[in-house]
Amino acid sequence: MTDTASPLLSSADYADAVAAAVAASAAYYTDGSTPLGDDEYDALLRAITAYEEEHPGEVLPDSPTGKVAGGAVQGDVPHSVPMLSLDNVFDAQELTDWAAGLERRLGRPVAGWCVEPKLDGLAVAARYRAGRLVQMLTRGDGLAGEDITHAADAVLGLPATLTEPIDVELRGEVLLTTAQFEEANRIRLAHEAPAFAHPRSGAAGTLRAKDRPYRIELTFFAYDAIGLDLDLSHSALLASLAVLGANTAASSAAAPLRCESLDAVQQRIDEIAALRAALPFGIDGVVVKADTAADRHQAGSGSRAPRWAVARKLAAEHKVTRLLDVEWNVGRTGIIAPRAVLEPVVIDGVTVTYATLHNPADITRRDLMLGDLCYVFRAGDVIPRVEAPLAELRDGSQTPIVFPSACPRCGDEIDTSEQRWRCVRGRNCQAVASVIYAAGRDQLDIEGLGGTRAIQLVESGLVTDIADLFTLTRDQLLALDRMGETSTDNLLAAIETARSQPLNRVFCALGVRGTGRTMSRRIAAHFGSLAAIRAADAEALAEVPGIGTEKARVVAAELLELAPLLDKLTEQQVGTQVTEPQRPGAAEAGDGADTEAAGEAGPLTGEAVVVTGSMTGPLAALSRNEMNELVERAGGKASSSVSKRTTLLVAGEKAGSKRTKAEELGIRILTPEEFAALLADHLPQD
Ligand SMILES: NC(=O)c1ccc[n+]([C@@H]2O[C@H](COP(=O)([O-])OP(=O)(O)OC[C@H]3O[C@@H](n4cnc5c(N)ncnc54)[C@H](O)[C@@H]3O)[C@@H](O)[C@H]2O)c1
Ligand SMILES: [Zn+2]
Repeated sequence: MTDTASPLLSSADYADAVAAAVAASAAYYTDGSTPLGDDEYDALLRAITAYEEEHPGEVLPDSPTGKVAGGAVQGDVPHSVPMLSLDNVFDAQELTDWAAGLERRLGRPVAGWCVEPKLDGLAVAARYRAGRLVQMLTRGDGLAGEDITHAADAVLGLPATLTEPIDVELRGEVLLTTAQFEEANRIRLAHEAPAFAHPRSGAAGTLRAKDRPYRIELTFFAYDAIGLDLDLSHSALLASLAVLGANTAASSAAAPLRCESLDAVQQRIDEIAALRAALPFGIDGVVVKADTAADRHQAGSGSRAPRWAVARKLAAEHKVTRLLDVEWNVGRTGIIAPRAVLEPVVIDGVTVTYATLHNPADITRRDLMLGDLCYVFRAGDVIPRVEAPLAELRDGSQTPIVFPSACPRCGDEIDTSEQRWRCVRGRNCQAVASVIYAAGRDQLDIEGLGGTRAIQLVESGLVTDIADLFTLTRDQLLALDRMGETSTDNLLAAIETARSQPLNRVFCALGVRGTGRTMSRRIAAHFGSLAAIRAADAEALAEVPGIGTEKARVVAAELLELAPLLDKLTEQQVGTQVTEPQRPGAAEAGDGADTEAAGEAGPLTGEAVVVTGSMTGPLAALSRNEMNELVERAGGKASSSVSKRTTLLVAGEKAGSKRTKAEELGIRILTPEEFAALLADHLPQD
């Protein structure tokens, strides 16, 4: 989904666009279930307007242009004075042009402006008789609204009684502040009602709802009145609304401000935009109004909007996108946190691909499913978060989010007693997992340091990271359960051998994301020592052949965190040996990612091969890395995950989901024996 709708080229495209806009508006103003973000809706409307300007004879009667609420909603209580919308401008130049147009119409400069936040809620009219609130209405189609008086007592800032016993109609915006939105969703979920996907749709639904078994509070901000002195400037009117007891935006940091010049207006817009992320309520723009009564009266209003005011829109903070996947990451303290993988969406100029999901209970309560369209919120520098799904828009392709049954990092149990799930190993989770990885055959190759022993070493407190392995003493090891003299001596000898493993293996043992064996070898060859690697920044790393700037940045960030460990390893004289030469035909593998190196010519030329399950027959002794090397030697490309690009799956015993997926995709599947026969000439000779 983009912010710029492409131009409409035919009357059929135009009719489709009108239908889409009307449907979106109807959804937007009733329950908020529109599939379009505001930017997308605005872009669609701009395309419709442009088409209508080019083809004035073709304008459809139900076109949303020129109508309040796009003509999508009605009401049955007539308004005293029409409740209009606002025209929009999207940048400083458009604002300047708009102001110039207004001054041309007036035939004189505007005598001062009032600049105030554009509150992202719903317009209401609140009628008072002798100072008492008697009726509340929605904007409807601008000429008549719906009676929503039943909702008035839950609206903070909208007094039941004014400070003066006058007849007046207050107009303003009703919204859910950020705190009210969170509280509302807490209450909704406790009542097993679906969470609100967006504060505005939550406010719209709440204003309309009757007979709910719970109460959700909203907030009113007054910005207009019918029945007060007609000669008041707008800024003076706002002040008298506050005196009457109504809440106004003057109560916030983005308080309305009178500005004498358009430069001052632009400056205030920038200030309010900068305050936006910190405001306790959502705004979708800044409203600029001619301040004096004389200017406003003379400018007058069109059928949809006044001519004396304009909304300078700000980029939407909420966007609709699709939830593609949920990743489970284990933090330093063992907290297992879900992270949403999204169809990339641009929010306020930043492409968002990931968003936080809090915890599993929250996912369940929000009833999120993979494939759902959902609102994603990003404001300022905060981490984007997924709000509730647009469950009305499900098409049957959605699937449940599967929660992990074991710690995704160390494989041990998960403590699910708290809202935030945690690996039972807590802080030790990371240590255990990294020691097991480092001791692996392709890294430091420390025989006798498998799962149980790694756990024992970490839990005894002797080892907190891999450098600690090199300071273990015989006495320390002998004091551990089930550690006899022989196994102690063997382990110490294996560790001693590991100390002189070449630099590339030591680097690989660090488990830096995105650096498997090949990349570790390249990094080691490029820098030559652990100290040089430690000193490398993203720029220096980017010079490593084939790394790319993005990976260089990620590696640099992780190395910064690992600096103390690198120092400890250097102190222990680990990794001082030169890099081992690349084995002939060996290619990068074991990163869990597609391999980079292109294969050589052979029986697998052009094949993208995935190996799964346990190997049998002539391949029984090969590790997964050796299998991958074999694939590359035979000219193929080895990969760890089945995708549409996969052409061949080698499925050994206990092949699970990869086999199912390959079958679904119609990919050729061979047994290890069949595969071995195909590659007879390339099998390792020993
Ligand atoms: N996503 C969708 O499918 C969809 C559909 C329809 C409309 N929309 C969004 O709604 C917008 C149009 O809606 P609209 O007609 O309500 O216009 P609007 O929200 O752009 O502007 C008019 C409204 O601004 C509000 N407002 C807030 N603060 C104000 C202030 N200080 N002074 C005066 N008014 C203030 C009032 O409610 C007023 O009616 C579009 O720009 C679009 O972004 C989205
Ligand atoms: Zn764990």
